[in-house]
Amino acid sequence: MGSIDHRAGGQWDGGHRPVGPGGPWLISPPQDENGHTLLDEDIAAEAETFMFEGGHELPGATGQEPLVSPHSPNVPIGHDTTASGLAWLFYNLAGHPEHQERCRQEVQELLAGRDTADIEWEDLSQMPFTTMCIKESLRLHPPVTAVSRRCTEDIPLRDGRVIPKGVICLMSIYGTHHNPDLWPEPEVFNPLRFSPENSKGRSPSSFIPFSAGPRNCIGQSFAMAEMKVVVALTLSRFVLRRDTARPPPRRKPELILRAENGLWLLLEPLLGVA
Ligand code: HEM
Repeated sequence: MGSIDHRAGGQWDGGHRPVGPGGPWLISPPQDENGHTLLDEDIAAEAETFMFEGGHELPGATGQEPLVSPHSPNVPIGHDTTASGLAWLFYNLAGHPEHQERCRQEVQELLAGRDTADIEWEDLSQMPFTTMCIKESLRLHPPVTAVSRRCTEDIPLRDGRVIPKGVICLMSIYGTHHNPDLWPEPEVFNPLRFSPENSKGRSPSSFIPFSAGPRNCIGQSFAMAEMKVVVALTLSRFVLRRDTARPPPRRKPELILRAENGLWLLLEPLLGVA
């Protein structure tokens, strides 16, 4: 990355030349290893992708990027994905009170004896069962159901067939996560699939909620941290229950996995918690 010396009060002109009163400016724009810099519009597009909407056609500098952004148009990838992940996680925990209670106990033990209920950064690695529940929920209800790639060269498969250059391939994350050869009884919510013993020998490609390879999700650590904090603080204050008066939700796989009429849950305040 380049550096910006703000003492000089300089700015970019949207390209490569630092401009402003009294130049030349003590600015070197960020560069990659080939000396390519980001234009202001590139930076603005990245910020927009995070905050507002995805779906921009990517520049294709190396030819290996997805043909389109992995998230659909009008999907705020920084939060819609995490919102979907959290909603389905709450739904799954509401349907499995025993797992919900084990997560709650984990959090309560973590927070016991503290003055505040804040979750600290170090706490995030001390929630193994909650993490297993989050992963199992991302398996069962992956927020992003598929990703696409355009082949930039012929891709030979093991069985001798070839995917020709130029073909766009759609990889189903949902299908992978529900493949009974990889996940026995795939429709069952079982966080213990992700225990260290049960994870041994499993191909990393069988669990790909954040995709894989060079263009996988750059926000995945942040998303996992965010989900752990939200679930920990919610379970330490509320009991989650499914609303049996409503029909079970029907999955609505747009590019983000939603539920047809929303996911309705009942929240009961935990006794003795302010
Ligand atoms: C549970 C939450 C999330 C899930 C399931 C998720 C999933 C994904 C998936 C499947 C991809 C596609 C990668 C590919 O095509 O191989 C992706 C890309 C991306 N994600 Fe996420 N994501 C989540 C949260 C976030 C957050 C919180 C951010 C930002 C703060 C973020 C930023 C991005 C960006 C910028 C890309 C494009 C990366 C690239 O094309 O190089 N994501 N995400």
